[in-house]
Amino acid sequence: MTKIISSNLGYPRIGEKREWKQALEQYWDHSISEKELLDKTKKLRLENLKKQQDLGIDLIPVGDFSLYDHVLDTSVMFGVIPNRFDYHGGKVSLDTYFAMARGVKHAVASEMTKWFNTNYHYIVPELESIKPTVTENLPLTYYKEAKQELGIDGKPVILGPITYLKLSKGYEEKDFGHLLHAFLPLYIQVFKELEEAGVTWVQLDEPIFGTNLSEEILANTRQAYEAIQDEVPNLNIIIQTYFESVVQYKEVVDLPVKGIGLDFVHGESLSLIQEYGFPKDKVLAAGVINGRNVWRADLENNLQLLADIKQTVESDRLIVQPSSSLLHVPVTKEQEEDLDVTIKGGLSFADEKLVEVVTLTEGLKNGKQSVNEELQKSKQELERLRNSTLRTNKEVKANIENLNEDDIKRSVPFNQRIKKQQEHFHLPLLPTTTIGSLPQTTEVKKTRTAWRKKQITTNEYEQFVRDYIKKWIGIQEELGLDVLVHGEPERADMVEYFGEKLNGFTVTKYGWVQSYGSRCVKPPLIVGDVYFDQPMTVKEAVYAQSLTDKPVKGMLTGPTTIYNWSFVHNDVPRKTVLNQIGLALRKEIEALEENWIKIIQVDEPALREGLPLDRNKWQDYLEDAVYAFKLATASVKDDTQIHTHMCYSDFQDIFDTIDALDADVISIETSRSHGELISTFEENTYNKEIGLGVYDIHSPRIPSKEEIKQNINRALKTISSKQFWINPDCGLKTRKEEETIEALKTMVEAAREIREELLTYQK
Ligand SMILES: CN1c2c(nc(N)[nH]c2=O)NC[C@@H]1CNc1ccc(C(=O)N[C@@H](CCC(=O)N[C@@H](CCC(=O)N[C@@H](CCC(=O)O)C(=O)O)C(=O)O)C(=O)O)cc1
Ligand SMILES: N[C@@H](CCS)C(=O)O
Ligand SMILES: [Zn+2]
Repeated sequence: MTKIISSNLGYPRIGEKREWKQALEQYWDHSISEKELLDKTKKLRLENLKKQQDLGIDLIPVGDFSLYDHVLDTSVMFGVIPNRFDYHGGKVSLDTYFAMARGVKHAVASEMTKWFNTNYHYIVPELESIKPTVTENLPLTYYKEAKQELGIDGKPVILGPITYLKLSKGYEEKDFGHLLHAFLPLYIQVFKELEEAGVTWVQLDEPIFGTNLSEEILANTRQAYEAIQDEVPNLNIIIQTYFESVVQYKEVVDLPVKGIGLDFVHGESLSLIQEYGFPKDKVLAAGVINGRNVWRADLENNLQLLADIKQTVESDRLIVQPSSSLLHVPVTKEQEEDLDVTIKGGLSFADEKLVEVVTLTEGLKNGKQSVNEELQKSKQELERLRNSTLRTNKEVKANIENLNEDDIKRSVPFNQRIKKQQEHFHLPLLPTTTIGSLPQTTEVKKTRTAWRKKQITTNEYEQFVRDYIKKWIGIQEELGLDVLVHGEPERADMVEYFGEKLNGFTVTKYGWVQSYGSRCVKPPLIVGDVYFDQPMTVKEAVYAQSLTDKPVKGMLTGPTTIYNWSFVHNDVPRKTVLNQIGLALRKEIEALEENWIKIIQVDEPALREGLPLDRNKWQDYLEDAVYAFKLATASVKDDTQIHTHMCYSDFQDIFDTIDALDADVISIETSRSHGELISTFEENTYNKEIGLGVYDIHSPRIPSKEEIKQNINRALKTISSKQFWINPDCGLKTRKEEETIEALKTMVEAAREIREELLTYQK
């Protein structure tokens, strides 16, 4: 018998039925007290721990739980609380915690951005004028709770100092070393207390090591980890990386810690250990089960992978685990009663993945024969899925092979077609619009749920959708917006909806994954070749257009976003699937155009978010994304206006890609980054039209007119008013009706005033 152990890196917080989300939203609505919220979430946390214990996981993570976001938890643990939240020391209250995440009347929320290349968003720490201090040793609290309540000797999970600081804002690169120096004693204090409490293993998450770090940061990293080792020499710290292999492998595996966790699913970790070896004094935590996808593992292949790893690392120094936290996959497939059996057979959500981890650990300990039955089962299920008729469509394959350069070119360049568009639309200076979705009220969600449960008929549901559209076209006209939207009431989600409509996709009933705060998404599954079946958005857009003389924007989700926010099978190359989606959307766009929808927005919010961690892989990714977008959009007439939208502000790096999409108008989120994006336009020339979000839609806070005008004026210092559109940062589906109307009213008034000022000035 060897000492191989099984481990997990993080478990979904939300609960099988999104109990976590419900509790949080009830607290925010004041329908439950703080105590009730804490009781409900504790119950869920303990159930999750118990489940992992029952499944046979040896090293169970604690402290991976959060009431909103684990990066925010780290900020709160270290007293990194911006001055505007009026924090004066001591334990941070729950209300301050949520204020940082969601904003309050007197203070805007902290910025939120994507967590590496996932659809999870974290709250960006603001390091300006803070004095870091340990306000509460959160991992210790969670460790003690697991021990007392369940007798679990958990593995505290902590966000590592290099990743934490690199994800923060409010300092200059040259000050990284000083900052690290300021945070080190805090980390050491947390570690010492954990050691005193009897903690055996600590998981120190450093996914930043999958990105390209400078020599200076690596040198700082080395010093920091040496200091940690000096102070807590007996604590078994595992530096945990994921989502990519480690870019500066030799430097990272050489850091003075007990173990290194590597992702053997994404990137090239196996080649790296084979080429450069792995230190003899360290434990290798091998992430072999995909923590980012929902497909069953081929356990025989995985055992072979572990056997290959064993050529370099002895069994008694191996930990078997998922490639990343299971935060990014749904809880369990057990509840999916309506799924096709072949598809269900091929699935593995968080709980099933933990069973796979345990099986592999058994197989590695006791030999392949000991788990033969499970190995055969996984092979059969995957083969059944691969051979199923759902998988392949020969016509789609041929269409993709016959693509040529003309398919991705608009007939004339932007400067010619924009004139035709202006003649067609006659829009005012600084046109106002929204990003697409309007409030998804409880009534909307309940009605859709009732329709799905067959409690109301399709006719009744469609009438409800039409009533919603009619009401909101009226509101938008009254508000004086220039380009209207139908509001997307028929869509629970901008990706899932297309998954419901396109061939090659299927959707789940309970496959929820956290996206930000209490907001969850249900990514659709791409099970086979993707193709257009029937118009997906035409009915609603045409109805909306029939109600107004103002232009109504058709609203689609782009290929890269659909791809990145779905669970995709790996049998077909990424590029091929992107182009399949691109071709399907092209048909939809042609159908919209035939029905006189002349402005069509193709959202690509996930394009920037999905960038590979390793910069060396960016170019291929971006080229494929641009190709598929153009495939979807290039066939339209010159006077049809293509819009795109992206909700992020980190734009500098991919400026050329944005330009290459050749969209006539782009809208981008700006307000949470407080105008940083605008500086990008000082350094680059962008001649197409652009709308920089003028207020934050993630917060219930209603912006003032002055604030919006300030945002617009700041942008107009750099971008010509002739190119500029006025819109919120992103869709409004998460906002309440009154908030939305009030905020849009303010936005339109702000736009009008600035328009008048500009026109007066020009006279
Ligand atoms: C724009 N963003 C998106 C991202 N990813 C996506 N896939 N989609 C996006 O729009 N990533 C980046 C950004 C920010 N992310 C999000 C993510 C999620 C939301 C959001 O609002 N999610 C909703 C879930 C919406 C949904 O699918 N609802 C269903 C289910 C309705 C339901 O819960 N019914 C209840 C009864 C009704 C009730 O009482 O409320 C029931 O069944 O019990 C639907 O509408 O049909 C969320 O609430 O989390 C926004 C931005
Ligand atoms: N049209 C979508 C884009 C979100 S990124 C919406 O408005 O919700
Ligand atoms: Zn958006």
